[in-house]
Amino acid sequence: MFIPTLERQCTSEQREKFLPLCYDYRIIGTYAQTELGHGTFLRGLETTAHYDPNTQEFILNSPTISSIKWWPGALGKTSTHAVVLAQLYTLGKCHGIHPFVVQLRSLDDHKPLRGITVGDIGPKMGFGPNDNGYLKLHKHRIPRTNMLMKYSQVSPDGTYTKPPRSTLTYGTMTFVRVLIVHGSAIALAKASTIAIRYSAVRRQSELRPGEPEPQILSYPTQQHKLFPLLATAYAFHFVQLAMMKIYTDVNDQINNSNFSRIQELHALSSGLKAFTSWVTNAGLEVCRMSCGGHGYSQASGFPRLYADFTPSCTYEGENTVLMLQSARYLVKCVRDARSGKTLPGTVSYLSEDVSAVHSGGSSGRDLSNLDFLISLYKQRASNQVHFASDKVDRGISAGMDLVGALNSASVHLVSAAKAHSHYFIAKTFVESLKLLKASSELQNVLHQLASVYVFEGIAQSSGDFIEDYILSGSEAKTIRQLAVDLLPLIRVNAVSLVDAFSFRDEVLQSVLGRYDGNVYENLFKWAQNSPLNKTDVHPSYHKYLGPLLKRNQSKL
Ligand SMILES: CC/C=C\C/C=C\C/C=C\C/C=C\CC/C=C/C(=O)SCCNC(=O)CCNC(=O)[C@H](O)C(C)(C)COP(=O)(O)OP(=O)(O)OC[C@H]1O[C@@H](n2cnc3c(N)ncnc32)[C@H](O)[C@@H]1OP(=O)(O)O
Ligand SMILES: Cc1cc2nc3c(=O)[nH]c(=O)nc-3n(C[C@H](O)[C@H](O)[C@H](O)COP(=O)(O)OP(=O)(O)OC[C@H]3O[C@@H](n4cnc5c(N)ncnc54)[C@H](O)[C@@H]3O)c2cc1C
Repeated sequence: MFIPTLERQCTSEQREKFLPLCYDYRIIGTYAQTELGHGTFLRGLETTAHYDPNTQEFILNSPTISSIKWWPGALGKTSTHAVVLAQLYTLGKCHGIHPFVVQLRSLDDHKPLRGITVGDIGPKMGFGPNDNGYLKLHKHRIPRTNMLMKYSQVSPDGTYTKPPRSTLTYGTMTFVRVLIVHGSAIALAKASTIAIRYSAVRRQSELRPGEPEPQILSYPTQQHKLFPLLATAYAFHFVQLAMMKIYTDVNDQINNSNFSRIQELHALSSGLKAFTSWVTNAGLEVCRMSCGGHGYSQASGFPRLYADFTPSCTYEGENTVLMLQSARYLVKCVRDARSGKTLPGTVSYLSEDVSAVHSGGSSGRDLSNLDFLISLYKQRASNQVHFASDKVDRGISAGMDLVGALNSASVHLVSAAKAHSHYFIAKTFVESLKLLKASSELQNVLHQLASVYVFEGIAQSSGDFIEDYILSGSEAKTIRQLAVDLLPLIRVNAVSLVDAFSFRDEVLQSVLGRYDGNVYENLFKWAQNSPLNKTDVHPSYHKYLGPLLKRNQSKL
């Protein structure tokens, strides 16, 4: 995050000064924004940067205990520098959060500089090797030219020039949220690979006396756990490609001072980061539990995969907060549509009248047709967004201000943002496959995956579709059955579909997910390396167990 921030927020002179140092690993940096007291509410950050025109320096301080920077990755022991987000003060006026490059440690002996107190925040649920750290600043001075001034400037006499958009400072977070969509796709692909390969190796239970124990991948319940998640990993792969394309296009526009799509990008990246990381987070646990006891072993790779992935739901914007950001924009779009404005691509459906198109219950609708089902996802999203938006409007009519009305409707706003994200993902998956140049056999297999993703997505949220009369109860039941009917067909190619992710064993880090399937021998070999097996009789015996047993045996 240090380098992307410099790349996006530096003037050309600052780029020339800082970026070569980063690329050559002459300095190591982190992104120090979050504080003990604030992670979400950026405008509440307390770290200060006061400009001293006499020396043309900024004086950085952590004025309170809650202002201590807390959590930034590699801040504790590794980083020599940080981008520090602080409240800028110049000529007695506060201008809000701005980014500053701060050297933390000497490049000679790596000792913290004067006015800098840094350290590790202590053990965490995962990311053990990462020294997430704290930073306390005390009257620490940096040159004026260390404020990243691409968008806003402080002149030598302290005059402040404001940015074209205050939220341009938030640009790095948007970029990393887009990366996290990719991270979700990768994590779910890894978990699917481990669980499906192991499920093809593991045999368990005697269905009928005398019959061989079947592969657990043959059980419909095991397939129902794993194949929708496999399909989701493929869906997220195509979605992260689409998301990155949109990000790149909008970022190019921003670099040409065209800020027209910055809000749409913020809303989409926020919703997709939250949606994909929540789904992946839950999916990792389903994959682990589908592997029985061995899934709980560190040897499976699941404990580390989960512990390292789960903070994706928190960092880079806590998921609920990001869904609310997405919903806030959707409400704005409903208003714009009602006032006749044209809406941008990813939200243009909100100006369509989708309500009359599909009323639930009409017979003869082709419930296996993906294009038709995507139109139902669209209707569900549109209904939820309009419902939540109407709740906000009713709140305002009842005398609330906008903030109060948004807060009062926030549970429904989150549901609406989820439905919007889900529609975007399902639509992108189906449309991406249409554009894919692939053999008919491969198209058929991928169509099975897209179908089970779309069917299961409706089955798991059938209440949304039934409550709004988008589907009748019997139609929802039919779609649920269509998903189950696909499972044995996907079974045929399931192992090939995870092999296609091409994770090397060294990357997958899983005895259960080994490419050669040689699980039991390697589990036993792995166990030999357990520290507890260094000696046959563990030293603790002589201290605790031995005396206890001997004392009690003497009573017999
Ligand atoms: C190849 C890759 C493969 C695998 C990679 C794997 C993983 C991914 C890679 C990296 C992950 C690893 C490490 C990450 C380490 C973690 C780092 C961090 O966590 S950094 C800190 C992150 N912190 C946050 O995200 C803070 C969240 N809070 C906020 O963003 C703001 O406080 C919030 C938006 C919530 C509120 O903003 P605020 O200004 O207070 O209020 P308001 O809601 O009124 O917004 C005002 C106005 O601004 C608009 N806006 C807000 N944010 C943005 C934005 N980012 N871009 C554009 N616009 C924004 C908002 O919509 C509103 O506009 P309107 O007034 O409505 O028009
Ligand atoms: C592993 C890890 C790595 C990190 N790396 C970095 C880093 O490199 N740099 C950095 O700066 N930070 C980093 N962070 C910090 C991270 O960005 C914050 O933890 C994150 O932004 C969430 O903020 P918070 O912790 O203050 O949670 P809070 O905002 O306090 O969230 C707590 C709860 O309050 C709710 N809540 C908060 N605001 C609202 C609202 N407006 N409406 C409704 N509900 C709300 C949330 O939904 C959540 O349920 C990291 C965190 C972790 C866990």
